[in-house]
Amino acid sequence: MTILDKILQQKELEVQELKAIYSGLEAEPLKKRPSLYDQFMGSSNMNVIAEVKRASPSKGMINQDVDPVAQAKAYATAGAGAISVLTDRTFFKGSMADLSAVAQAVEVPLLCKDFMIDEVQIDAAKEHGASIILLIAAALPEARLKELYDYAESQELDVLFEVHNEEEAETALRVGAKIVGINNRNLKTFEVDLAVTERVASLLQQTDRLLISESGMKIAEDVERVREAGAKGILVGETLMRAEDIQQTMNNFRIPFTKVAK
Ligand SMILES: O=P(O)(O)OC[C@@H](O)[C@@H](O)c1c[nH]c2ccccc12
Repeated sequence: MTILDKILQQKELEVQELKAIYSGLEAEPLKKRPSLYDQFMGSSNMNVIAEVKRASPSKGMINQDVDPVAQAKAYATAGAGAISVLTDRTFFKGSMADLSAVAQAVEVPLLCKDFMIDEVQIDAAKEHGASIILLIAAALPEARLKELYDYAESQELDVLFEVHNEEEAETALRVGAKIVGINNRNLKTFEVDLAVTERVASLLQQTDRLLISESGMKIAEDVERVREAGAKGILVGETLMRAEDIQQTMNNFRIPFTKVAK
């Protein structure tokens, strides 16, 4: 059984618990946030989705005792275009409480980073202040992905649709995803390779699609590589969680799209 299978099995249990709490409840967004899509498409520098990530199955503990609010505020001050909060408890040591706390502290678009398999998780994400949810192509059959995508849109949430290979990119196209995240990390083997963005992005080039390159970004050269492949944004967790100087790291990543005249 792959780690993704294990995570999805755990999610089935969580969904049962959530259903007991949320069924029939109309979620109200805590506050209106700017559109990730509009903001990233209109920007002249690389956009960063900065992630609050305490731990991961591939890296173990990253920064377990982080104060998510202080971390998120530091991200926002440093110029993050959006913030991602990992809410999975079992494998990433996050929580919905982390998400709510961050939601109250920052105004930028906010991603609930979790493994969505049911509408009730989308309700819970909205209830805790998220403006964006993640859908992982590898996690569900296409018909179910489409249902959850449409449900999120009906709730006025943005969707980051995550793909890892050409086949999943085709799924993203058929689902009609406007914001596509290309994950450089294989969720089954944990292998990270920026060439994934280069390969998969070539299938998704279309002027109105927003491409985000996810995972494994460490230095400015990494960001240059995915920029050349067409990414308008990057999703960064570990490097920012371990950064001694968040502002400095952010500045290194926020490279311009247009060449500066000499
Ligand atoms: O810590 P990194 O290598 O910068 O990666 C961040 C982010 O891309 C990663 O956390 C991630 C991408 N897709 C996911 C799906 C579920 C959980 C986590 C993820």
